[in-house]
Amino acid sequence: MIRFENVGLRYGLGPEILRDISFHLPARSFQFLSGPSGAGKTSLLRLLFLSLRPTRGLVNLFGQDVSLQSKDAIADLRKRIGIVLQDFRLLDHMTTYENVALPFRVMGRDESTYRREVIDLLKWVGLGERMDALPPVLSGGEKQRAAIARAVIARPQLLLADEPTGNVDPTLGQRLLRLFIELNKSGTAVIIATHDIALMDQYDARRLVLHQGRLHIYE
Ligand SMILES: Nc1ncnc2c1ncn2[C@@H]1O[C@H](COP(=O)(O)OP(=O)(O)OP(=O)(O)O)[C@@H](O)[C@H]1O
Repeated sequence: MIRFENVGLRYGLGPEILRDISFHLPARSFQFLSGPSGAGKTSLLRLLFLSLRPTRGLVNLFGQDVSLQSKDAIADLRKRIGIVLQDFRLLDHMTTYENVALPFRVMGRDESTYRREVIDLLKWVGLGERMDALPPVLSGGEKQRAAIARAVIARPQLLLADEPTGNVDPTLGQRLLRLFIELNKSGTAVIIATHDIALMDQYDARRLVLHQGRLHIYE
């Protein structure tokens, strides 16, 4: 489902921050991505989300060589990916409910077919009382949960999450991990970038570790 071959990445004329990255991840797999601050976790997620192109090497996603795809084809591939970024990217003029329901709206679905599902998920992530609030009045942890709910609501084929428990307490962190595990069991491949060793210790999963530009995989 995801194949990298000898991928290298540098920003501008800077040093190569990812070097000779080669790996293969199957559909429906679950993995943590870790490594010291600045090791390139966010950059690797951006390569996977196709918002960044590698400087060299091959990125193959859903069986497609990404370098050969048109802009429209890239946009279609991205629709199959849910992503939670560290800055959340919520739309400030829409309520929490509307933000989370956005993937369904983009698909052109009628609200009556998803309203219950969105409300149930908002309750599950502890935002049942905040559904009508606009993002600017949410706390950091509430924004993070809204971003997670939006990323998972339409059950994408691939979920990418950058420090998804960075702003919540350990109990809520466990609850969010359960959400990712359930999503994975229903067929989504999951990659969670995190520094949180306690979180990784809660679930026996493959670990991808970035160190000095290289990726080490521990099954
Ligand atoms: N847009 C950019 N332009 C130039 N350099 C960048 C850019 N984005 C990231 N970098 C550099 O690339 C390296 C990897 O950054 P990245 O954010 O991918 O690491 P990270 O492992 O996610 O870090 P953290 O755990 O602190 O979030 C860092 O040295 C960073 O300064």
